[in-house]
Amino acid sequence: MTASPRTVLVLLDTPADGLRSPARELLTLARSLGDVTALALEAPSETTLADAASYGAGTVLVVDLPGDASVGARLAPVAAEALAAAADRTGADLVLLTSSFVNREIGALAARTLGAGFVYDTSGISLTESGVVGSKRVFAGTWDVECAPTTPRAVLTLRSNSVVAQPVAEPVVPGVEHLAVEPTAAATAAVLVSRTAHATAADQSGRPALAEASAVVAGGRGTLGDFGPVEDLADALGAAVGATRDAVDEGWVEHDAQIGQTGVTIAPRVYVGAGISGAPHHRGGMQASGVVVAVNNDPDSPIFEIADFGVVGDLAEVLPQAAAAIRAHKATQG
Ligand SMILES: Cc1cc2nc3c(=O)[nH]c(=O)nc-3n(C[C@H](O)[C@H](O)[C@H](O)COP(=O)(O)OP(=O)(O)OC[C@H]3O[C@@H](n4cnc5c(N)ncnc54)[C@H](O)[C@@H]3O)c2cc1C
Repeated sequence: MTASPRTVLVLLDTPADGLRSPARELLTLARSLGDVTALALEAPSETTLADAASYGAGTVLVVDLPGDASVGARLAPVAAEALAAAADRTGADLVLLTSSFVNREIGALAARTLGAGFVYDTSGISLTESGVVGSKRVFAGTWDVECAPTTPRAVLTLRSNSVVAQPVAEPVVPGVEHLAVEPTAAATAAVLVSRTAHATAADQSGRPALAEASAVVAGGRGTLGDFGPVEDLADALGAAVGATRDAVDEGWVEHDAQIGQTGVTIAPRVYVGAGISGAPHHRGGMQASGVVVAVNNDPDSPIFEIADFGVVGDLAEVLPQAAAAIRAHKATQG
């Protein structure tokens, strides 16, 4: 007996602006699990519709909310009610979201409404004869677990960089359908009055967002405040820049670069930690990374206990050499 394909509903994060990499990765995984409907909580752009086609969504369901949808859909309870209504409309037994902070809240609220099992922050989702299984790394990266919802329906979130986004060979333009949703009074008990976007350091630098980046170069107290070598290596790799709390507290980098228990949780394919001791509070935010590279001038530094590759040396010497070698290698690749 083989696992039956599912009816899958995928929440698109930024339908008005085109899809970002995490949503493409999610659609890639979703289409391996069954027939995919993509859900847009605001009017999708042409780019989004083209992306949905490229990544295998058969239908795009657009939720029509009263008032300004770009504001209303930002409320997690409203988005959750729309997601649950869309799951009922499409008969979806598998509801998938990317693992952003707000999506974990939306997913949990929708799962409660749907009476569905909820698994967040998975790094893989598979179908078995007995049902859907989400794999995830927990307890600061010290355990890998598999979680299987026991309910007929399941809601899961998928972390960035868990899957390589692959467009379909022959995109088919998805059908667009509409669903009107009237949020309950409970969902709108607190409303968002206005939203003002502030450019982050990543926005200004043109580097990828920390939580989504497939490679991260992070600096700590060992930089002594000079993040130049960290940024240079990040740019050579096309990586995001991260930092420890100590580096943030010193005012060397913005708080949005902080990785760890009280900062951003990341799971890039490659993490490079330079001048970082590997304290538990920091590890808690990066230990799900694929390959961990550490550069530290103390051979007894705890970060080497979790590193796949370690370089004992002064980061001010090691990082520029690494950046130069990567650029030279890229040049040979054309
Ligand atoms: C409640 C609480 C929450 C916290 N949350 C977080 C969090 O979210 N994220 C976080 O990161 N921290 C957090 N912390 C702080 C955490 O406990 C550590 O203090 C912090 O991570 C250490 O930062 P660091 O590695 O940069 O500094 P250090 O521990 O001082 O390590 C610096 C390292 O740099 C090396 N070094 C020095 N010079 C060089 C050089 N020239 N070249 C190479 N290596 C060099 C040293 O050998 C050393 O290993 C939290 C703490 C508390 C109490």
